[in-house]
Amino acid sequence: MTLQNPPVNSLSLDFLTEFCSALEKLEMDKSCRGVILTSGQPKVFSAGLDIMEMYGKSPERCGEFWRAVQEMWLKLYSSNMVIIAAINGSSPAGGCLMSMTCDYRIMADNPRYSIGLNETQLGIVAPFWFKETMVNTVGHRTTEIALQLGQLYSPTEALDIGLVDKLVPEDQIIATATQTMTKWLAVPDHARQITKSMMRKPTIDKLMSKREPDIQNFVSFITKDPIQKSLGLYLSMLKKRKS
Ligand SMILES: CC/C=C\C/C=C\C/C=C\C/C=C/C(=O)SCCNC(=O)CCNC(=O)[C@H](O)C(C)(C)COP(=O)(O)OP(=O)(O)OC[C@H]1O[C@@H](n2cnc3c(N)ncnc32)[C@H](O)[C@@H]1OP(=O)(O)O
Repeated sequence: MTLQNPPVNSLSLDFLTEFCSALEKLEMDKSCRGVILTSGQPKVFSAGLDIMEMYGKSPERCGEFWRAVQEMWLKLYSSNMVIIAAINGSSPAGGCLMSMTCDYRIMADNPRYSIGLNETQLGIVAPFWFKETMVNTVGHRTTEIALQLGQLYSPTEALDIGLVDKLVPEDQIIATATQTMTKWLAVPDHARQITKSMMRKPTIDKLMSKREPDIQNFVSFITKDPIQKSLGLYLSMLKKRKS
């Protein structure tokens, strides 16, 4: 699957809805056992959640957006398929979350790229299921530091902490992902799928049992004046940096 939402693959409501529907089709296709997730945009895997979906929007619209973010995470994290992230660009916040739901992460070894959950840098807080996905990936202590600082890691740093599994030159990323997929698909599906589910079920069940309160929590947090102000400042910083 190639992410195509120019310019930076930000995760808008429409894009998330289209992504989930495409993933569901593959999940139901018995001939499809694995997916390589990559970006069709230069330099960026995904810029994370579309900030415009959280800025100046009605509570109803924010709720609809958050349900779509939950759906994307649930579909990816609980997929029966082998999902390999070929991270061919920067992958902050929601982009990092998306990468962490995959079974294996291969990143281009370009020092200009970065990956991490940088929410606190925007004045917002990574929700519990973002946090738990990271704990399940790199451990508790590393997550505590990463989340409080809103740390973005270079590919080498990300490899050191286990946030990605392998670095390769960018022009070798799909070939390496394909070789890796062959190895993962050599394991009998049922045994691998049950093992994956055993590892991830507690985190998935936790969000499933708290979906509505999590949406309410998000809407009440994101629509608060000081949070809107922080997002507005971050957006103008992004635009200014460009000029
Ligand atoms: C108690 C807790 C309760 C509840 C929880 C509450 C809240 C938690 C909620 C949500 C969690 C949030 C998760 C997120 O994912 S937030 C998004 C974070 N993303 C970022 O910080 C990335 C920002 N972008 C960048 O750093 C760069 O754009 C990037 C490195 C990705 C690419 O750089 P490049 O130089 O190639 O492009 P730019 O010129 O910067 O960008 C082009 C264009 O795109 C706009 N842009 C960039 N990122 C976003 C985005 N995430 N959303 C919307 N728009 C974005 C950028 O402004 C430029 O626009 P323009 O100037 O108009 O061309």
